[in-house]
Amino acid sequence: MDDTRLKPEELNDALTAREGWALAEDETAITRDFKFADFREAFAFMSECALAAERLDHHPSWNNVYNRVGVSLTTHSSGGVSARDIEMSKIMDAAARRYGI
Ligand SMILES: C[C@H](O)[C@H](O)[C@H]1CNC2=NC(N)=NC(=O)C2=N1
Repeated sequence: MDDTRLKPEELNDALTAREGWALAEDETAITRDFKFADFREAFAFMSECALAAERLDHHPSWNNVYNRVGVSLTTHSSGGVSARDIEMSKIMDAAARRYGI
């Protein structure tokens, strides 16, 4: 997986039609807020994503308050967003879909 920072046009293409995902104000990360039915589902989602993050060696910066999980993905070595962040965001979307999101 390529850790190179995506060019602005590549990033825009990658984010097009990715519902819920946005570029952080400083353009070094992509973010999404997930809202689940309750804490149990939010934490199950986080557990699933944590295992996927280990497999990919790419870990979200995230926070959880009850049924909400806020996620930020960036690639430290590149100082911005790489294909690895896009890959991780797709894995997180697929996990969320299993909870009807
Ligand atoms: C050494 C290890 O591969 C790196 O520190 C990995 C770990 N997980 C990571 N996760 C994320 N989101 N970005 C990184 O740049 C990153 N780097």
